[in-house]
Amino acid sequence: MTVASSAVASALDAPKLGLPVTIITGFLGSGKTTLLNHILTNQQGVKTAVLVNEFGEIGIDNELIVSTSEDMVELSNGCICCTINSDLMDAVYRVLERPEKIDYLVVETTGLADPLPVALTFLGSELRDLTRLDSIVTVVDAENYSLDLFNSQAAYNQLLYGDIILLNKCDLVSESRLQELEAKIREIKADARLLRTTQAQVPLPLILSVALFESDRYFDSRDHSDCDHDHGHCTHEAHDHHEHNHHDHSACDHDHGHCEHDHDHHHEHAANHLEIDGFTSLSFQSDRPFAIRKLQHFLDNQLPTSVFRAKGILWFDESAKRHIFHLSGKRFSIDDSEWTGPKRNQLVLIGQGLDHAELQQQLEACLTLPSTTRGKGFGR
Ligand SMILES: Nc1nc2c(ncn2[C@@H]2O[C@H](COP(=O)(O)OP(=O)(O)OP(=O)(O)O)[C@@H](O)[C@H]2O)c(=O)[nH]1
Repeated sequence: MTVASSAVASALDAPKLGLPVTIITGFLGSGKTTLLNHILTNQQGVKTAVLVNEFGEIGIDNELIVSTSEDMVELSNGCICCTINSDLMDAVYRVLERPEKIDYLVVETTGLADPLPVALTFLGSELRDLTRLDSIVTVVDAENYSLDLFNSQAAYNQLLYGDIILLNKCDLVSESRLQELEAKIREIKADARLLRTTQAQVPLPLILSVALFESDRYFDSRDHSDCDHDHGHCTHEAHDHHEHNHHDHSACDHDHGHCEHDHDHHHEHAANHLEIDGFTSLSFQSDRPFAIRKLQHFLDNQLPTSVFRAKGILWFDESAKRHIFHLSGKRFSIDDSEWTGPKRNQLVLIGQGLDHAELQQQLEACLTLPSTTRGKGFGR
């Protein structure tokens, strides 16, 4: 049996205990969307719905995810772990209420989300009877992994709560580095299923319909008969085991018990959470093209190292192609594709302590007026 068909079989054979849900988490740029595309491309025969949450005002991921069609719902701007109770729940209900039967749900969080509140949204509401949290899959960037660098509670929790941890981008690092990382990851999460991947290529039966999430480890479901989104009872066993909470993440500390669709609270909460980790995102859009040389100069000489992640759909005056831009850590790539809609630039920069006004100005200075005479294209 092929990998894809055995995944189909296991999904179809699974006991009917509600819609199976896999949460994909992992730090900025680690390969979550790459994994999602791998799943969507190979899980033939299983009707998979996808919820994607992005940090940044413009959603670039909906442009980057394969065959999204009507099965993808993009959750609005913000951090999923903060806005979750209403937005995520509503999105899941919309999936459940669809006339055609959905077999599987995959939720991709932002690189800055703490996965536990996301998981608890499935367990701590009426969704617990309608869905079955199968596992939390955490994607780790083997080249950029460094908890010190990230200084981020979310990054730590992504490992702590990962049932399956994919050590991705193995092509970019040495065997000794991989062994060192595996040892570090094991210190945080000894019992996770730890798999090495390149381009997030993993046999799907190893990550889907695996029933690895142990809800009673984090959450006492017995007390919840009358609780409306009250996550205040979660046991936090894992937190107790690891005294790593050096940041005061208490604002986000999974006590969503008082949210009750209180939007003011959500905003306060989101601001707190993101301030703690110090990350902000800058969204840049323009109906004018970039001049290649100017953008190259910006990337080589002006882009601060505090910009940890960037992604965008780029329009260069010199090229008729649509260019997909990714930056994670120090590495960037620009790939060609074809325009299907109107040409424009869309770019999101994410980092810690960014000077938004300066970056905005620098990017604007890279723009040019569209010329009618085109060159031969980018990189040629
Ligand atoms: N060399 C290499 N590049 C990879 C690998 N996996 C993903 N990438 C690249 O890394 C970049 C980021 O990948 P994404 O899948 O967009 O990462 P992400 O986790 O979804 O990013 P955010 O949603 O922004 O946090 C892209 O340019 C990918 O092509 C890998 O195994 N090796």
